[in-house]
Amino acid sequence: MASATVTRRINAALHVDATNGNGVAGGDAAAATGSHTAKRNISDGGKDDDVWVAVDEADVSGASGGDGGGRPPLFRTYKVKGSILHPYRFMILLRLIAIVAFFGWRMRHKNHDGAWLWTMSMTGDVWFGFSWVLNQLPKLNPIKRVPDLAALADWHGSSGELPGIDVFVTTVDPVDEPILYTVNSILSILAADYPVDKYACYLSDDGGTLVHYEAMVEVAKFAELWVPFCRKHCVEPRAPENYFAMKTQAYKGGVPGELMSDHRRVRREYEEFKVRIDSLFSTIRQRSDAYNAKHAGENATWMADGTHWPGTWFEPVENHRRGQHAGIVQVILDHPNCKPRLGLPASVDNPFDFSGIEVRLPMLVYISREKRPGYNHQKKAGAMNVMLRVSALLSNAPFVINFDCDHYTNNSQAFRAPMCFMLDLHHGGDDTAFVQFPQRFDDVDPTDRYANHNRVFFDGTMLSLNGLQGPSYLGTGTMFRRVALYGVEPPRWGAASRQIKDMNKANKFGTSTPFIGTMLDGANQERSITPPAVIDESVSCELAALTACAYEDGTSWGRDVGWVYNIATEDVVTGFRMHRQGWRSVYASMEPAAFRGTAPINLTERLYQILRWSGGSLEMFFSHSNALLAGCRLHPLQRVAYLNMSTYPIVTVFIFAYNLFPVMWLVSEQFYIQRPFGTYLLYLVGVIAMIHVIGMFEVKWAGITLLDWCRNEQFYMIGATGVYPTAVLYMALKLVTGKGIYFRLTSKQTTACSGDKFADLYTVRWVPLLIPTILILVVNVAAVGVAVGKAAACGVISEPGRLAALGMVFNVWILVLLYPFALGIMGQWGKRPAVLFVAMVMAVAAVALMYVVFRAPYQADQWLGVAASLGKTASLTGSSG
Ligand SMILES: O=c1ccn([C@@H]2O[C@H](COP(=O)(O)OP(=O)(O)O[C@H]3O[C@H](CO)[C@@H](O)[C@H](O)[C@H]3O)[C@@H](O)[C@H]2O)c(=O)[nH]1
Ligand SMILES: [Mn+2]
Repeated sequence: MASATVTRRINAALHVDATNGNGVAGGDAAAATGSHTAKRNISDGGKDDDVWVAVDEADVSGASGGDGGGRPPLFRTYKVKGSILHPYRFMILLRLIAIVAFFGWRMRHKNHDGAWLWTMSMTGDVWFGFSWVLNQLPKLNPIKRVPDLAALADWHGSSGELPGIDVFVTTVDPVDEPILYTVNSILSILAADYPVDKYACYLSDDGGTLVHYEAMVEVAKFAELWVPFCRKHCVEPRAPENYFAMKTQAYKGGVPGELMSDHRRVRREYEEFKVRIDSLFSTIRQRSDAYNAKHAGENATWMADGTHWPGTWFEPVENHRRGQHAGIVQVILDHPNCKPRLGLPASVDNPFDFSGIEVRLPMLVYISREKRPGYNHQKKAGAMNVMLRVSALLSNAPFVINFDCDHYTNNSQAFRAPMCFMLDLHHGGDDTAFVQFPQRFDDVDPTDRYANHNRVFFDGTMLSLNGLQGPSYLGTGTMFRRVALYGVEPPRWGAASRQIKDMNKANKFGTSTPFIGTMLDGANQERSITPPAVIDESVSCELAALTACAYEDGTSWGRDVGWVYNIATEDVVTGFRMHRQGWRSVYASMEPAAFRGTAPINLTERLYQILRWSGGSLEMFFSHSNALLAGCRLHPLQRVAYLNMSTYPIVTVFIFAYNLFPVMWLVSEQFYIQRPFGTYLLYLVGVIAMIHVIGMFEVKWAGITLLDWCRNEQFYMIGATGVYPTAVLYMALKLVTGKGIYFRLTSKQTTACSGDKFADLYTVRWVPLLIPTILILVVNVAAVGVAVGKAAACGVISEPGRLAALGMVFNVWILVLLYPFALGIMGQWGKRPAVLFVAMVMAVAAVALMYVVFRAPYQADQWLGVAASLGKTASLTGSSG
């Protein structure tokens, strides 16, 4: 969910201190002073050393409830250095004063002509101010937490057992979501550095296609080679596609001499594996054709063992088509027993020397839930809930984590790291429900385009624009407690059992006694995974019941239990429910990034994605998950963060209006938004400048470059002009008509038959969603044209000329912000920015010429200044989002 200013992820941010259950964000300026700064600099990424200081360890252990066990803390907490933090906060205060003074001044100088305009702009400005406060408050005290993996290893080595984890991956369509992604995701999970008998991997296939199932069978085979190879040579990252795409790197394994030959062989095997994966479609089709020929009249899809595939068939028929097929649970790799099994030395038929290398693999399960017409399957949320139940029966780990099919673990320690927080808090705060890692998305685009935004916006650094703060949403890359998902309130563990018993009475969890029987166990962090010895008839029956559509009828699934339904951003709302119940979260970061994923680089695709997110956010505001309605267990700042993230699209309606404003002075007589205009401009420039100064501070600790930040601004403007106002419109319609938003799957497919990785960047799909932004583009180009015409007609040094030039600055600014969008809609031509430049200049010149020729009859000089007010939008948005 990464998340976003632009995306909800940027908005949603607050670091709740997991150590003592108190929010650390905000207010405690005193704590940031010298006494708390430590002597030691952070170890991860030396570049941050001049920004971050460790919070004194004494304070950390003091805070953890004084368990005094002498165990060193398993993570470190860092604060922004006082010399950056204090001026930052001072600037925020200053801006607060400035906007209050600004509003006061505006109230005292009401416009009497054009009162409607004045009122409208005043409303907009008040909302700008308010949403800025919502956005700024949770960022007052940025901190970051870094897991201490060495300390964890010490603890683990000496006394402790790592707790179990169930890893969930979701996929739907082998075409829209290329299997190669899914396969890599699963391989990276299977190869993670975590005790194999302590975690299990589940794939949910909502398409129910045999292709996915057989891909998993192939994965299980290839993993026998890939996983020991990763362990032997300590390779990173452990998703083969990404590993082989990398340039050489420092060797960390124990046998450097064998890397070359092993690498070459594994690579060859991987290429062959990929060919097999790619040809699954045709293999299965040929096999099915052969079987069907033998069975007259059948048109089935056949499994390798000569039986019908229970899921969807190539030729859809009753009970074997999309949205209508049986549930399937197949254990592809059994849970390993707890004795280590070491590999064999190289031999004639095995060129790999895996002697001394652990070769067991973790459990791997394929799930496709039952689908029936007439049921709302609730998309990903529905799939997650089925996985939650099935995994309860098969492995029932106390912790769970979720990935989309296009995400992978980028750091093999990624599953260990969250334990630094979960375990450390065991004495002081069992109420930590989830640990979230920032997620990085693959750098997909080397060019200067919105595509790079994917990187800026989606990844950890996206969060870090104000990031380094906790999530107020939960999604990919978040590890959480199973019981928290069951809607159990934070511990006092004794009470948990009572809660579960009580809750059962109302048929909250459904009728499966075996499932309900696992619930208490699922809370026990010391328990090891004990899968059923054999999946006999009774277990399979139970599994079938748990994957059935009807299971949730009349239960609390989707409301108080499991992932929340009926909302486009199920992850955000589910996290909200936990926070509301009093669970705490930790936002942590590690180097290299724990997880990576992909994001659409196609403009249209991308805009639809952020439409879904922003629509989901608004839906949240108008649902029972409104932050204002939550009880007092929700942390106050967390509440502010949720409010911010469920209202952020609203401000863009005003942005949109401001951006369209130049239309007025193309057609109309004199208007001022505010008089005296000079003072107004002065205030504006001040307020805008301040928000950028504040932004600069955030850039400093977020670890992003100025360029990233500029792109952030640009992409925000693209969203703010078209997508977010559309989301607001949808929401308004929904409130009136009661009909929700239909959201499509984000396509991960590339049109790249050409082999051009960036082909998608240059394809435009013409959709209505593009219209508002195009309109603004046109209006502002025209505005610049008129301004130039005016300056030419009246002379630059004249009063109207000066005002024209001033107004133009704001128009040009908007154009600069929309530049990536303009390139995007040019399609193939977008490869040549020069074309765009020439077209712009020509358009401006044409309008200017027209202006000079048909000189407007009205007094243009005062009018022009109005355009100047436009710019405020741009400023207020970008950084405040
Ligand atoms: O009926 C469905 C629809 C989707 N999915 C899966 O859900 C995931 C996310 O769907 P996608 O269309 O890729 O949405 P994105 O916008 O890319 O996903 C982001 O936003 C979603 C909504 O907030 C979150 O659920 C995701 O975790 C987050 O990565 C994918 O793995 C899909 O396979 C299903 O399993 N079943
Ligand atoms: Mn996705």
